[in-house]
Amino acid sequence: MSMVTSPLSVIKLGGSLLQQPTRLKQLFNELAHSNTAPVLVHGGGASVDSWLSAMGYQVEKVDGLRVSPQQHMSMIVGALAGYANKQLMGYAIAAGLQPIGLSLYELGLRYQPMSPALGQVGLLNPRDTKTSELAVSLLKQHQLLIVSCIGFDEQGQWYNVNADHAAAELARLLQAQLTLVTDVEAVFDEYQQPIARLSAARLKQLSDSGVINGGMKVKVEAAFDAAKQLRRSVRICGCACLTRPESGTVITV
Ligand SMILES: Nc1ncnc2c1ncn2[C@@H]1O[C@H](COP(=O)(O)OP(=O)(O)O)[C@@H](O)[C@H]1O
Ligand SMILES: CC(=O)N[C@@H](CCC(=O)OP(=O)(O)O)C(=O)O
Repeated sequence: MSMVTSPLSVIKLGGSLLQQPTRLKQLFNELAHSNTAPVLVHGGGASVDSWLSAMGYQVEKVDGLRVSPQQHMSMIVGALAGYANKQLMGYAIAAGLQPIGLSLYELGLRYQPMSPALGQVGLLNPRDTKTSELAVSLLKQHQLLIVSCIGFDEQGQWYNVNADHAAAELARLLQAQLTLVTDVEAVFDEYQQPIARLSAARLKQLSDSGVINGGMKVKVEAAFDAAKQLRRSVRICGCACLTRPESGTVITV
């Protein structure tokens, strides 16, 4: 089945959603009936945690980013590009869709090490300014792309890319609308109340005081960068925002 999308949209699915079969079924059923073909970029951090722990490896994060030594990469790649990607394809197929499962490489993105201390964590190559012809052609055909956050460089080295960074970078290259779907309904303030609209000044205040932390800090910063570069708002929300587009937190610059 092919679908029509307008305007182009990148939706990032957080790893916690992968452990919620009912929500995933609902999400792909809605997609199948919606005549839209967003690019889905997914994480899978929770699966990586459990795979690494099962192998007896220590899970270590710095500012929300996983320290990814080469000896952990088989687990990381297996959990993200294998298990999580194929699990999502399964839900899409069951909903009557014909997804194409990809890594960031096929879309034309190239990565380099972010810092020696983080091992194989990937940073987008700054010279990377356009998507591949394959991506353009698949998007023109309105194919449903399900993209894991594993990237490569031109030497064939693999990288663990934070999925919020990957989605933001892809949205920027495609000039697409960006939605970051996660396991909370919105970004919360110091009173645990959802924030409808988040400014850069308020983000700094809430980050400095630790109210926004860990994975959410990475997400909000990626959303701000994307909003700045795309000159359009970015939404952080729970699953509900796929049917209630006004829910969640809007990031504008
Ligand atoms: N201010 C905040 N508002 C909402 N969630 C927050 C906040 N600060 C930290 N978090 C945490 O961030 C988590 C979402 O980030 P993360 O686990 O990385 O999500 P994902 O897997 O969707 O990328 C929430 O489940 C919550 O525990
Ligand atoms: C470098 C880095 O931190 N990579 C992430 C990639 C997966 C991810 O981002 O998953 P979520 O969307 O579920 O958080 C990780 O290994 O957890």
